[in-house]
Amino acid sequence: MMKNVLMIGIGLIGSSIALCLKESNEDLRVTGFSLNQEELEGATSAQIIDDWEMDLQKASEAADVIFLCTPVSVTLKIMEEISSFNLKSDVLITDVGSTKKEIMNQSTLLTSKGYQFVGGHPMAGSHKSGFLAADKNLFENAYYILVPSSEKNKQSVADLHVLLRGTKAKFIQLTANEHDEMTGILSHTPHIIAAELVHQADQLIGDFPMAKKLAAGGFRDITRIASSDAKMWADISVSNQEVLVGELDKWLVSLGNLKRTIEEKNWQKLYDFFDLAKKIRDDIPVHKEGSIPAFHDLYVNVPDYPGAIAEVTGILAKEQISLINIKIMETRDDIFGILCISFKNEKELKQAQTVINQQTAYSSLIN
Ligand SMILES: NC(=O)C1=CN([C@@H]2O[C@H](COP(=O)(O)OP(=O)(O)OC[C@H]3O[C@@H](n4cnc5c(N)ncnc54)[C@H](O)[C@@H]3O)[C@@H](O)[C@H]2O)C=CC1
Ligand SMILES: O=C(O)C(=O)Cc1ccc(O)cc1
Repeated sequence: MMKNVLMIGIGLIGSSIALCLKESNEDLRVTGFSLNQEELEGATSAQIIDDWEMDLQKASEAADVIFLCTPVSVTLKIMEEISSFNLKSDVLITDVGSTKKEIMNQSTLLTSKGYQFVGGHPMAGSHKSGFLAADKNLFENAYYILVPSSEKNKQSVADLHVLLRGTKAKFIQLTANEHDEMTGILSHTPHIIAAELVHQADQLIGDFPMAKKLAAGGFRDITRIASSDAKMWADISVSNQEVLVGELDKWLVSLGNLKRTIEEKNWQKLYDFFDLAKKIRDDIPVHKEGSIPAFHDLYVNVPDYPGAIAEVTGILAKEQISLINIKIMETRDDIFGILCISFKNEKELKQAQTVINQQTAYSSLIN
């Protein structure tokens, strides 16, 4: 029987989930809802959604499954709004928000009316937003956290696993508290630090305009996520306030200690600090399958960019290895350069390195 899925918010995550749903479920119709008609029309032409609706009540009451894929503060408001509608009695409602405590508290508005709610958070994404960045492979091998609202909604959790199997994600269950504590430290704090680092660099660029050119690979790596959507991150910071305030307090203390160690020029202590960080980091599987969103990057040394890009992409296309991104690492002007090519999994990364080794004279490195 045809299932009506309502996708509230059709940005990066809503659109990517819509593509995954359509990939693995027949007899499913995805309707998009947002406040932006141009976006809804665009996503329909791109065949991400089947149709769209700007009347939230009408769309919600026709839905068998509702995905809330808006910024967290909007999701909280919409949960309240739809709780007053006459939804189908067996409707399953879920969300994708990056925080879970506030969302699960709000979900009592829905569960008290007898509706099923399961909190969700696909732990993959990017600094991009909007349906143009939609990618049906976005969640492959990533963890997809589900937070049941009660013991009673085991069946809904099982239904979501089936519905979302096209994501190829790994489903795990956590409580809202566990979720917010862990993502606060591993995802939210890094975004705050990245943004702060960019602010500090901006002051430096004011004093030394040359600094922009000198921003090296390390700066670029650690600040990529500072290009993320500001509304989304302001919402997350407010929503996970308690954990983040505690985390920033710890930072203030540890940065104070670090500052003193540098003031003292305590080489050994600094060595131990960097050495321990390296050991811990090398042991975290951020580049291995099943980690927090990983980009599988191959660095190819090339003598000139334009020719090499065409040659490398030509070889990969011929071998049917799909790349998800290619970027030029700025090194010394036109003398010698590095292409950073990203693949969606380790297998394709290794295949790519093998064919590039066999069919070109370029050396490459997996990092
Ligand atoms: N971007 C990422 O990497 C990840 C994001 N998330 C979570 O997913 C949710 C969505 O994020 P993205 O897809 O990245 O955002 P996005 O900015 O790409 O899309 C947001 C969508 O919500 C719609 N929207 C905004 N305000 C609205 C309103 N008042 N009423 C109706 N629709 C409204 C927009 O039109 C757009 O369709 C957020 O809660 C975020 O925390 C979760 C995992 C990863
Ligand atoms: O771009 C990145 O590396 C991210 O950190 C993506 C991301 C953003 C928000 C989430 O809740 C989960 C993943």
